[in-house]
Amino acid sequence: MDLTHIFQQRIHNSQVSNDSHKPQRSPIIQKWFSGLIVLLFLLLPFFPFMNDYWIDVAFFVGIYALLGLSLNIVLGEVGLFDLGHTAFYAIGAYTTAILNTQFNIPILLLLPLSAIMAGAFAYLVMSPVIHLRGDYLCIVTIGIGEIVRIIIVNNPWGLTNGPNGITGIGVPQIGPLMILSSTHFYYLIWGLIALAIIALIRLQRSRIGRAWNYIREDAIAAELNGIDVRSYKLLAFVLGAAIAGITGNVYASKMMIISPDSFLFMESALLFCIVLLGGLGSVPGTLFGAAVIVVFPEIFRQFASFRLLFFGAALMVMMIFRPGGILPRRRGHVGLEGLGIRNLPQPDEILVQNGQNRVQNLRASLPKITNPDSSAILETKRITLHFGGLTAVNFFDLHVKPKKITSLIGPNGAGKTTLFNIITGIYRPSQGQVFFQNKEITGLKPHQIVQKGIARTFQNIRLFPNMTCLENVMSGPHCHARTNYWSAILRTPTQYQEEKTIVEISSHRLHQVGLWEYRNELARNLPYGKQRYLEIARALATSPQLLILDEPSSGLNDKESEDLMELLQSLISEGFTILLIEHDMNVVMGVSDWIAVMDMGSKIAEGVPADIYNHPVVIEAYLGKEEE
Ligand SMILES: Nc1ncnc2c1ncn2[C@@H]1O[C@H](COP(=O)(O)OP(=O)(O)OP(=O)(O)O)[C@@H](O)[C@H]1O
Repeated sequence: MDLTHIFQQRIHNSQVSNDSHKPQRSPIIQKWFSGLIVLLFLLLPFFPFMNDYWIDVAFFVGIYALLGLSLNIVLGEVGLFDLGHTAFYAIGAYTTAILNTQFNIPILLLLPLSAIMAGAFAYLVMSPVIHLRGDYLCIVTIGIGEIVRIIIVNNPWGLTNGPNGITGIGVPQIGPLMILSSTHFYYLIWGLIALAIIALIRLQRSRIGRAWNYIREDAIAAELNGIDVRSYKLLAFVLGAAIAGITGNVYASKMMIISPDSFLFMESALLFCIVLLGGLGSVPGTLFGAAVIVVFPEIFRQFASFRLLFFGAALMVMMIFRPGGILPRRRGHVGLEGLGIRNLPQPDEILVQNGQNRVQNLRASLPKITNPDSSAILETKRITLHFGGLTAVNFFDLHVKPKKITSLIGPNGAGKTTLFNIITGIYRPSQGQVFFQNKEITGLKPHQIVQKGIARTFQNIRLFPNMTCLENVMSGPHCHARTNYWSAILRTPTQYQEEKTIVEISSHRLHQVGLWEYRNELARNLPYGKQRYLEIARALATSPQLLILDEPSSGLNDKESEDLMELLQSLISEGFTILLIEHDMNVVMGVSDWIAVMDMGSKIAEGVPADIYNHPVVIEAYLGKEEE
C-alpha cells in the first residue's frame, strides 16, 4: 500500500465516521442558507470596508477557489493525486494570451477555447499514464507540471516570449460592457464559480459522480461491475483541466501580463493545500481553503515569506486531528433523498415494485432458450495461463449450461479463481479462448464483459465500503445507462428517467437479497454475511445472464448458507445461469446441476453431484493418496 493510498483512506474514513449519522439539515433551511451566502457574495463589493484592494483580494480568492474546485474533481471525487494541476491553468492562460495578442481574438471567445485546449492537453498527456496509481501518478503529474513550465520558459516558436512572459493582453467585453474594474472581474470570477458549483453538484448527484466515487473506493470492483474506469478517470482529468483552463483565461485578462513565474510547482502545491485544508470533495471547504490561502498572507504581510512553512505545518496538524478538512464534505448521499434525484416515487417501497416490473419486462424481452441441456452459455476452450514458471490453468475446457448451476471445485491453489479471473477479463490467457453466448470474449476488458451479461462476486469481499448499500447496488445498472456528463449537468428528462430506473432496479435487487432495511446504511457497517449478500445484489443489478460467484458461502453460518442455497435456487427459477466456486460441500452437492473438478490447473473430473461425490480421483485430489 503506498503513501497516497493511506492518506486517502484516512481522509475518507474520517469523513464518513463524522457525517454518516448526523441529522441532515432540512431542505428549506439549506435553501435559505445558500440564498444568504449568494446574497453576501453579490453585495460584498458594496460593503463599507471594501475598497479596490480588498475586491482584488476577493477576486484572487475566486481564482484559487475555481482552481481548487477543478482539482477537487480529480482529487476529491476520484481520489487521484494530481500535483501538476497548474499546467492546465497555464495552458488556459497562454492560449488566451497568445491568441489575443497575436490574432486579436476577443477574450470572451477565448474562454471556451482555453477550456478546450486545457482539456485536450489533459487528455493527451494523461491517456498513456492514467493506469498509474497512488505515488506513481503523483510523481508523473509533478513531471507534467514542470515540463509545461520549462517549455513555456524556452519560448517555443517564439510564442511565449520565454521568461519575460506576454504583455498587453486585452480585457473581456460583453456587448458594450468592458470588464475593466476590480468589481467587474470580481463578478466575472464568482459568476463562473457559481456555474462550476452547480455543474459539480449535479455531477456528484449523477451516475457520473457515483462512478468516480466507486473508482475512489475500489477501482477493481468498479471495473468488474461494468464501470469503464479508464474513461472515467480521464473524464475527471479533462473536466478538471477545462475548468483550470477557464481560470487561466480570466487570470490572464485580469493581469494583462503573464509569465512562467505564475505557474510554478508551488502553485500546484498550494492548490493541494486548499483542497486538503478545506475538505476533500467539499465545495464550501474549497472556498474556505482558498480564502485562507489568499487572505492570510495579505493580513500577515510581514510573515508572507513564511507562508508555505505555515501551510505545511497546518496540513500536518490537520492530518492528525481533522483529516477530513476544516469543512469536510457532508455526505448528502446518506438517505434516499440525498441521492439528489427529484420526484422519486413515494413511499420508498414503490421503488421496489417498479424495479421488479422493470426486471420482469427486461427478462421477457430476452430470446428464449429452448433446449438448455444441449447448449452452453459459457465455454472455455483450452484455456491456459502461466504465472512465470507456474501453470495456474492448464488447457481447461468448461461448459456452462444455461439456467443451471455449475460448480467448479478443487483443493486450495487448484486455479479456480484464476480461471474466473480469465473469464471476467482480469487476466488475458496465455492460450485458449472464452466464448459467451457463442461469441468470443477473450481479451475484452472487464467492464465490457459485464456489459455483455457476465457479473461476478469476489472471494475476498470487495464492496464500496464508504457508500450506502443502495449506492453500492446502484453501480450495477450503470453499465446499461447511456446519458453523459452534459445530460447530468443539464439534468435532461432522459437523464432523470435513467437515474430513476437505476434506483428502482437497485431497490428491487436489494430487497430480493433481504437487505432493503439496510438501504441507507454504509456497506462497511454491515455484518460479514450481509456484505456477501450485498455483493450478490450488486452483481444482480447489472442484469446479467451469467452470475459467477466465488465462494459465496465463505464466512456464513449454517443458517446463512441454507438461505444462500434458497436464494441460488430462486435465481435459477428467475432465469439466471450460475457458475460457482465453493468449498462447502453441502452447498455444492445441494444446489449444483453439474460439477467440474480442478486440480493443479487441469480438469480431473466432471459430472452430476452423485457421480462426483464418490469419484476416487476427486477424493484423492482432496485427501491425497493413501500410502501403499
Ligand atoms: N497474480 C498471481 N501471480 C502469481 N501467481 C498467482 C497469481 N494468482 C494466483 N497465483 C497462483 O496460481 C495458483 C492458483 O491460484 P488460485 O487462486 O486460482 O487457486 P484457487 O483454486 O482459487 O485457490 P483457493 O481455493 O485457495 O482460492 C496458486 O498457486 C496461486 O499461488
